[in-house]
Amino acid sequence: MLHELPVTSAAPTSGAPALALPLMEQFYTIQGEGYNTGRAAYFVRLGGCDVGCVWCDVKESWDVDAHPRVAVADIVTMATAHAGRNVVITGGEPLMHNLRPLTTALQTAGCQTWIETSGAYPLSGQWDWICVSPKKFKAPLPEVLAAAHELKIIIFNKSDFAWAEQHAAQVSPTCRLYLQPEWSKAPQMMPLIVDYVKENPKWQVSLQTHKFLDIP
Ligand SMILES: C[S@@+](CC[C@H](N)C(=O)[O-])C[C@H]1O[C@@H](n2cnc3c(N)ncnc32)[C@H](O)[C@@H]1O
Ligand SMILES: Nc1nc2[nH]cc(C(=O)O)c2c(=O)[nH]1
Ligand code: SF4
Ligand SMILES: [Mg+2]
Repeated sequence: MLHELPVTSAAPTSGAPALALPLMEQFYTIQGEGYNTGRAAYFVRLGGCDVGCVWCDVKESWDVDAHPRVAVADIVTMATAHAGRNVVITGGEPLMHNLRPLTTALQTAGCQTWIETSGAYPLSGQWDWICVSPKKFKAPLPEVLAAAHELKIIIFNKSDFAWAEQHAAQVSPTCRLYLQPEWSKAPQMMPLIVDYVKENPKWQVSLQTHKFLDIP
């Protein structure tokens, strides 16, 4: 779903502000998950992830070298070519890249910047909404958990409820709390999630609604 874009060979130095980013795909759709579910949003999916979730639904994103580096200016041009002004930066693990230039340019262009992150890498960039979905495979950084507007825990088995509570204790008091079934385990886990949220109403259910709608 990568549109025709100029590709640049400028590789960012690790940790330095990235003026070109490995872009797997970008698409205008409806945010399917969490607090902003149902809102139009332009998704920018960056390549590169070493977290290694066994159930990751976008493993094609992991190899950073498999995706062309695209200039920030070109990403912003594509992102602003639609009626909506919400832009989700996801991946892969987007915080493996320094996202300050991208988020500054998006906000200057009038966009809201939203991120989907595991929290495993330091926060870079300026964000209007931060969704942290921590993973057992690579622990989230405390400072990213503290900055989260939304904590989204994937429920793969029963032990994940206790693990969810451990992370809820590390976010701010205003952070929204979501339990989302791992897609392949949803039939088994959904009844447990429903019971858990009824007993622990600080949590809400999040579903991957785009998969039911069959949209990107
Ligand atoms: C593909 S990840 C990319 C962003 C970042 N690496 C992360 O994990 O938050 C986007 C979202 O999809 C969730 N996700 C990935 N695979 C999933 C699955 N099989 N079932 C449910 N949620 C999944 C992640 O937990 C995350 O909230
Ligand atoms: N519609 C839609 N909503 C999403 N919310 C988070 C997603 C992601 O992969 O980061 C995602 C996605 O891939 N599609
Ligand atoms: S951190 Fe995100 S992109 Fe990376 S493997 Fe896990 S779910 Fe997939
Ligand atoms: Mg997805």
